[in-house]
Amino acid sequence: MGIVRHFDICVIGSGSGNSIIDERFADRQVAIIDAGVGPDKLFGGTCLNLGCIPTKMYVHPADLAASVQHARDLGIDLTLDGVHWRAVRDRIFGRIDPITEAGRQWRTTGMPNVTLLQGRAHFSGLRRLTVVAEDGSTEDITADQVVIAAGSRVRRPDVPGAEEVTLHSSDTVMRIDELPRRMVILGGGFVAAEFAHLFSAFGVEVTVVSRSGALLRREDEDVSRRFTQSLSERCTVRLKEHLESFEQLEDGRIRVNTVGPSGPASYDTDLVLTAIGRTRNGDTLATEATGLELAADGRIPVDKYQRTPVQGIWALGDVSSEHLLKHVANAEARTVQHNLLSPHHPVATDHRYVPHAVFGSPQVAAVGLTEQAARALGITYVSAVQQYGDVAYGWAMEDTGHFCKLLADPVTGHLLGAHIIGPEASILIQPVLQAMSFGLDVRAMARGQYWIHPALTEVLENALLALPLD
Ligand SMILES: Cc1cc2nc3c(=O)[nH]c(=O)nc-3n(C[C@H](O)[C@H](O)[C@H](O)COP(=O)(O)OP(=O)(O)OC[C@H]3O[C@@H](n4cnc5c(N)ncnc54)[C@H](O)[C@@H]3O)c2cc1C
Ligand SMILES: NC(=O)c1ccc[n+]([C@@H]2O[C@H](COP(=O)([O-])OP(=O)(O)OC[C@H]3O[C@@H](n4cnc5c(N)ncnc54)[C@H](O)[C@@H]3O)[C@@H](O)[C@H]2O)c1
Repeated sequence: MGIVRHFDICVIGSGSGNSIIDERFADRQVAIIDAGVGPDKLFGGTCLNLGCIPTKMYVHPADLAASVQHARDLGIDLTLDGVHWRAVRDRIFGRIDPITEAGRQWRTTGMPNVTLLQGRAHFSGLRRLTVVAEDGSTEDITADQVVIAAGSRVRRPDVPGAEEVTLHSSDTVMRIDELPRRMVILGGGFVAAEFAHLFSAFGVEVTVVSRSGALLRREDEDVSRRFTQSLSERCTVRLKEHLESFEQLEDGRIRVNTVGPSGPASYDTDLVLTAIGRTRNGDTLATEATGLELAADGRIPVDKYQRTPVQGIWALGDVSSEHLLKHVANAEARTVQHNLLSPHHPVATDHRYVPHAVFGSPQVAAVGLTEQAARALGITYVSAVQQYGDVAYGWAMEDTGHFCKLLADPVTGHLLGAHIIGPEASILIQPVLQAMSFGLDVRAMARGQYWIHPALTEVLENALLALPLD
């Protein structure tokens, strides 16, 4: 066995974990271990390379392409003369790939106290890790503090034929060379919603196959219903269908076999995109070797300070969080950073009001309780729904069917939840976050400030005013 190097801190993962180590750690010896993400084992984690950033860089041109129909409704004739997929793709990765490489270079040579170990780590003892490099060589290291920021991975369908056909996921589909004519998207969550928007906007005939009865089914029931209806106007949407198998056809296409409410169905398609969720990577780390047991749902258990039950081991992001969201992983990374630097004055992560946005068409954004959850929990609430189409900017947009729904506590006047479906939902939700985070009363929020007229934020203003509070 070779020499076992010892470090003060070891971070597993170069996504959100990578942001922890800055010049304030100059007096510590730090190892960053990274296996890389996607087929090219890219440095820098999911959000930068395979997740938030490239998807939203696709969504913006998709929004432009999809605006043709809406423009026509307003008396403007636009035509979509072509989608230059490779140009769109190369613009996106032409920006991202150099950032990825610069990040890797910085970690390789940028700080003398930081050692980048490229390989896959697993625990082989108490705060001891074995790193297996691509070429199969191994190195063991130990560390006083270990930060697990190992993220999550795409879940693969486990049905007959899955190994015999090429299945795309969010890891691969953004780098394809040509747009397919037809595409089947399996799943009805965030990834399915966003890719259904962008590929259908680019002219692909998209069929979304979901096993649940509505898309985005964890959203407020009114939002989920509206979103399902909207996407059904642009794509073929098949609900309550269970995946049975895949078959490779002789002409190169793939047959997707399902069983739905009206019996078996099959779809012959050029490309299959699986979007059936993600699995946390804790199960790949042999955590039992360091005395750390995974929670029943596969999460690495952490307390509010991001500490695992094993002293000196921390975890953050997808691997340990309830939320698979970058802004949550970032907040948790800041907590770990602070607590490593100031162990005697630890801070906790604030998970009270975690928002999310789905960048589909229409956009969806939400925070707090859904109406069905409030009902199930027996929480007393009042609610209000404000249509975009009933405020001035909604008239300008000739909007139909998009809305903001608020739930509030009738006693305290505090917001319990907000659910927005429509243009710029991801931006419109932000004042709600501010109000909830700082305990602002709905009435004070509605009337204690100016609301710019006739901006789209009047949707939120009017929803606040419509809440039946004394
Ligand atoms: C298509 C898509 C779109 C998304 N869009 C959004 C969005 O718009 N907004 C949002 O908030 N969130 C979005 N997300 C979620 C977001 O990307 C993740 O929540 C976030 O990237 C998680 O960060 P992380 O640091 O926990 O994990 P990652 O960024 O995945 O980092 C984990 C790191 O650990 C490394 N690793 C794993 N196992 C090992 C090992 N054994 N040894 C060494 N290294 C290892 C990996 O190589 C990787 O670098 C999206 C996700 C996807 C897939
Ligand atoms: N805008 C964003 O913030 C954003 C965008 C994309 C992804 N993400 C994050 O990434 C995570 C993963 O996204 P996702 O869409 O893959 O997962 P998801 O959990 O949002 O949706 C998974 C979907 O797959 C279905 N499904 C699960 N198992 C299945 C099976 N065996 N057969 C058929 N269908 C099955 C589920 O019913 C659900 O509709 C999300 O939880 C989200 O937190 C965030």
